[in-house]
Amino acid sequence: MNIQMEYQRWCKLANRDPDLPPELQAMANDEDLLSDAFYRDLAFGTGGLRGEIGAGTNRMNVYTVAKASQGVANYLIKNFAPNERRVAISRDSRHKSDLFAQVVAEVLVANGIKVWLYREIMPTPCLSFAVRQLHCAAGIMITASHNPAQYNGYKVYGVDGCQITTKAAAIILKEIAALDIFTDLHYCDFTIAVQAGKITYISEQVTSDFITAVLQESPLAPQTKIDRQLKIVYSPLNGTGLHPVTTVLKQAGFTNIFTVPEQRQPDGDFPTCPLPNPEIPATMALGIAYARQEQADFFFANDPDCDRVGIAVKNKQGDYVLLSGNEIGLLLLDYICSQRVLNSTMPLHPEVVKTIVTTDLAVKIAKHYGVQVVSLLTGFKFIGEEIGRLEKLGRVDDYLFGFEESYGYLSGTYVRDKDGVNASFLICEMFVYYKTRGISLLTKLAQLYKQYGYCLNTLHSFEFKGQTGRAQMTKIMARLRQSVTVLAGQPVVKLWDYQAGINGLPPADVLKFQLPQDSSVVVRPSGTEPKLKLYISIQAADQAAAKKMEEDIKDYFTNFFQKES
Ligand SMILES: O=P(O)(O)OC[C@H]1O[C@H](O)[C@H](O)[C@@H](O)[C@@H]1O
Repeated sequence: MNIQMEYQRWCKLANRDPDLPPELQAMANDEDLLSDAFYRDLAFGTGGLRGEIGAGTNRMNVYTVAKASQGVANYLIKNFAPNERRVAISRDSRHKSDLFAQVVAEVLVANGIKVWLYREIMPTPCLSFAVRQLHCAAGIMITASHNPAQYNGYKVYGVDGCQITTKAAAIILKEIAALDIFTDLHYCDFTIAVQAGKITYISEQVTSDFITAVLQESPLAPQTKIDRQLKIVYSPLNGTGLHPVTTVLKQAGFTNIFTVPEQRQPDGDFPTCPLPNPEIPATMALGIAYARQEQADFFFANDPDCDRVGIAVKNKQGDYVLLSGNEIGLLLLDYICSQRVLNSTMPLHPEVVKTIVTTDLAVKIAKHYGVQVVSLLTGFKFIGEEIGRLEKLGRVDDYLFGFEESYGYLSGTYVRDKDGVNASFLICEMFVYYKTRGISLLTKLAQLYKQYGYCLNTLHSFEFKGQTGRAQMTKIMARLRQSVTVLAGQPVVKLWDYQAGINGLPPADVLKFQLPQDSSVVVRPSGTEPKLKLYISIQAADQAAAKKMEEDIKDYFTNFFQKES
């Protein structure tokens, strides 16, 4: 693409959003900015399209959103009969989410596609639910999930309510790539389309059916004694979680939920935290301060589109400890399995699904309960796809639980993506279940480590922004493939290169360095952010030994990345 020519075309034609012309003007004398905004089209990554909001082909704006929607429309026209062409749309609280959702609807309707739109902002899992409930051919969610405030994104769901996976994404991407962003897109008038019944608002009934489905996920026997009056502090981090999460908890009988006031209402600036990601300690700080003030032992938060959950638990010294996504997943896995065994509700051939970068300690816990573990590539869409596979085999009830280290969990099959509402409910229930028995979640975790062996799992991210950053990441991955045989004094027992397609998985740019004693290191470029991700998993005699080895390995890679970039 000729960057200057494309830029000039945008200056002449991009006027559908009044914010665009001044943004284009501002980059006229900034070569780096201009090149980054125009050097490529936004790519479909782990979570669909994701990018900074702004003018340009490599940004999220009304044109890139409309172009993606025209591509989706063309795909639907080729693959579905006219009466099957229905699409559900939702969005989170981010800047321009409302506008982008409207543009998606305008383009789809102009292509003869019926649109179901949530009237209010709604979590990603609710979109997955609506696709299934309303028998749609696809779903579109406007969100950049947990990314910083300047980002937005576009997730595409298939007829099964699962995010489209590699094959469908490639077909849709081809449709999108074939389009000219100004001349090939069709639009209609939003208000007229609503009046004509071509855009219909999704009814309250769909949301209440979702709530009912979530509530059915409790693995507890009805007579189990638990104290639902225990105080819990909650934050939707200025996103979509408030209504569904508090409604579920209220209907489940929880009476003492305190919501962080500053983070209650939707706000695309996410003004109280650096970025709205419950993985980040600074993001959890305000909620923890309220937990301390309110004398609550437990705090949890969702990300803006409410598909993730992070938690903090008070320890014996009165400090609040943040648990990792792996730790929360292990606790939930053990909780669900133990309750299912206790209540004789364990399916005949139970299956747990995780990703290859999620802790292998799950395998040991699952084995204890006779549960099979399936490990897939990063992205909850692959877990959703696995549920679909089980469904086709008539085994959908064998799906017990799916989780990722990146704070995503799902215990049911009523949606096909990670569900922060479902996870919030189960985590709160698990917290009060143990607390009622005098056990804190930290004690429970320590018990699991004692029983199955200690395992330290950490994740480190290294930012590589823009065009240069992408090239640096490619170079680093190539160098890693060639040169690493010893890691911080540890011999690499085996190098798994997922680019070759291991264990029947689709090829992926992922390297796993197998170290002695079941320890391992995985390196991969993120599919959602301009980052290289380093996952370290150390099984050692004790915490101190694991920590030391983890630090050495982290230092090794930090130096390697610096040297090679
Ligand atoms: O590591 P990344 O490619 O950035 O993906 C990190 C996470 O991003 C999103 O939240 C996806 O829904 C997850 O399934 C994925 O694990």
